[in-house]
Amino acid sequence: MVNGDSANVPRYRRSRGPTTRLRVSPIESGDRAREVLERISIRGDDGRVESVCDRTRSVTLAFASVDASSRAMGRLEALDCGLRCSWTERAVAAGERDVAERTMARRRAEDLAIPGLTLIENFVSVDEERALVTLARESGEETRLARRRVKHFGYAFDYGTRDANERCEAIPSLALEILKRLRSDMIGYQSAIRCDQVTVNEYPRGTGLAPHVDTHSAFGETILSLTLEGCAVMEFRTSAEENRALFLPRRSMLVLSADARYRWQHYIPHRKFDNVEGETIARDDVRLSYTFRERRSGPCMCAFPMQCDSRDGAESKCSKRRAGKTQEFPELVGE
Ligand SMILES: O=C(O)CCC(=O)C(=O)O
Ligand SMILES: [Fe+2]
Repeated sequence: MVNGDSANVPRYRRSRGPTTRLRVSPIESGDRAREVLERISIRGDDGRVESVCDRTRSVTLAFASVDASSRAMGRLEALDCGLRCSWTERAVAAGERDVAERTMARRRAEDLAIPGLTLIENFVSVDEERALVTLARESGEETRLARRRVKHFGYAFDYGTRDANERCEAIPSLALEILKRLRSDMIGYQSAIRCDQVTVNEYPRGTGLAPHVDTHSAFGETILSLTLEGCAVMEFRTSAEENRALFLPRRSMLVLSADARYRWQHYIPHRKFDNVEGETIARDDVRLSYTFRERRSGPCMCAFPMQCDSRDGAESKCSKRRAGKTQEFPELVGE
């Protein structure tokens, strides 16, 4: 969903390619807008219209996905009721122009060509999203980092050593239930997904996450991240030159395994607007994520010894970590 600063009402213009927003015109009255909505509403969560914006002679409908807006457009055209519809995108305002220069985020994980990177859209329903957000707000012990708030379940994550050994409040059963729906055909490999540690991050608009690889020695081969309440762009890099970006819509599940988990750093740039396939998307007021991990019992046997703290030199890497001499999680410096 696209939100703007309330003081700065976003403007939209016709888009050349498909987007999540459909402008329908001519609409003479609010009644007519309601009628349109009823006629093109689609069953299923992603078909739901997320927001409606009335203009004098048109109405703009925001859908959860481009696929849903395309299906709605198809239905409206089939009705042949004299209404025209077109896709719209947020017009870039002065001050946001540099967004276009940023790494363009893709909507499909396959387009990043990073082995082991999977994005499953609409992994949870709107009702489950609401329940998980309430659970995260009402349970667990909160830690305030420089710019975001975190809660841990199962085991507390230690930002000094970057592993998790101390037991804490149990993982909410709803969260574990939801994980069970991950099937091997969704993620391309067979091993069962187990999880005994959950971190909930709450990012206010404009806040991101520093580049890091989740500690090899501390966590297992699959890291999962569920995006709730607001979208974000996650970037992946192996060096300053090799940098790719993926749009994470609400209710999507990101799966990091193989190279995506062990070799590529992931991070969320601190910013309010992202370039998503050429469209400027404003981040929502808050994004809440559940990160699911399994604590590792033996040494890490990954194929990336350069990135692995579980191999040669592990002791010196660990002592640097303990002393806080690390580029990872720099938002903690001084806390
Ligand atoms: O917020 C997210 O989706 C990712 C969080 C993350 O990477 C982490 O906690 O290690
Ligand atoms: Fe991470």
